[in-house]
Amino acid sequence: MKIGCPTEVKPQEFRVGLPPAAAAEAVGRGHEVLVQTGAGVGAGFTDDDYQAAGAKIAPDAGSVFDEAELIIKVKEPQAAERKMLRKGQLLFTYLHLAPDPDQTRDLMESGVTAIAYETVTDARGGLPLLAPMSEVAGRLAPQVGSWALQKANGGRGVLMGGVPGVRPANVVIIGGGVVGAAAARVAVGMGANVTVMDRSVPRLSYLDDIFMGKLTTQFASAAATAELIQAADMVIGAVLIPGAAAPKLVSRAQLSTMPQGSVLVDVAIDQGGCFETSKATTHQDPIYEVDGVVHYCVANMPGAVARTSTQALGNATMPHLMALADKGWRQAVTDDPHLRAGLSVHEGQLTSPPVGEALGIAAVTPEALLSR
Ligand SMILES: NC(=O)C1=CN([C@@H]2O[C@H](COP(=O)(O)OP(=O)(O)OC[C@H]3O[C@@H](n4cnc5c(N)ncnc54)[C@H](O)[C@@H]3O)[C@@H](O)[C@H]2O)C=CC1
Ligand SMILES: CC(=O)C(=O)O
Ligand SMILES: [Mg+2]
Repeated sequence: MKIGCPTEVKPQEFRVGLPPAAAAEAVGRGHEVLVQTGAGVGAGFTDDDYQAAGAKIAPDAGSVFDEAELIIKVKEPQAAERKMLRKGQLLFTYLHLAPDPDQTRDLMESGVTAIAYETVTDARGGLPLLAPMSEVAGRLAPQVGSWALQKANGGRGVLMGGVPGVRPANVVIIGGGVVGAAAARVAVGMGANVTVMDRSVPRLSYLDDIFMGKLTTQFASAAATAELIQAADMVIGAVLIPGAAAPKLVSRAQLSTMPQGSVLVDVAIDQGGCFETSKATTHQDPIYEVDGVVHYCVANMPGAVARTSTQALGNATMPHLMALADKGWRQAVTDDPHLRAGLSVHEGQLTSPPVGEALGIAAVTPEALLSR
């Protein structure tokens, strides 16, 4: 199969969908790999690295989209990229369709078959193609939040770990999954006073075990959230209902109950955000303020550490990419129910019921599509 990897075009997105190691693996299995010139530069990979892996270099995105049967990317296709997709082509990337009606409509109209990384599952109930980037974003969240807490950035001027005689920052993490646990690990390491909230008691129990008293766990009722944010210096939003729009857990009215200069880091922004006042920002202009509360809502946080993230994402996507390229999408998703869970759009048909529900568009399950 002809696999194409274009340069990412989302602002300040330096990752690349296909690291040279994965390109070499695909070439070794008899596939043709076409990489846009410079696609890997932001992650520290040169055209020569790709050529050494057996890939061909394409002069521009147009030639990659024209020639490739399978497009591998990182971020959801931007408007200009969506115009280059076509019927019969396979797109394998993050999509985050639930909060994005324009992208959903364009993908359906293009006729492309699209598989979303973020809803591919594994046998242990995890999301293996989201997890590596959640690890990265979770570790970054206290780091960027502590930067936002500094006075010059609009924050209340609180140091995460405090100093002897002065209390540390109160950090509340809503959602104790992969992002939440990674954020907790770094926030605890920075010396903050950390509380993790979740609606899953087994998950809270797991976190309680592994952190051995270094943080507090709290069931995420609305009442507990309302109470804890009043004393929080930083709240990290890390909830997920797979495929669906994020639930809104802090309202605009509640901001006035929070300390002036406190910080909200909404990692769940790629699914629409879990704070009412969240709107997506970019690495170029990452923060804004509402009612005295600083918001950080970058939807592609891992792009900031593009080399680490590209390698971690490439490790996770590689087996699925090989299955898609070796067998074609239909056989690959027929054989593997976990990859099938990522199938989101096929030739004008939405195949993700949670996205359909979020956007009010009729959807069928991937199983129903395959049985036709
Ligand atoms: N902004 C960015 O750059 C990135 C964003 N993300 C996003 O971060 C979010 C979290 O991802 P993961 O940690 O991998 O998901 P996960 O599935 O590992 O964890 C989500 C947790 O949220 C909990 N939860 C669900 N509803 C809740 C509620 N109402 N209150 C409290 N807890 C609730 C679940 O029980 C689960 O433990 C996702 O939206 C993901 O797409 C991930 C990577 C990068
Ligand atoms: C998961 C995601 O949205 C990202 O890595 O950018
Ligand atoms: Mg994102």
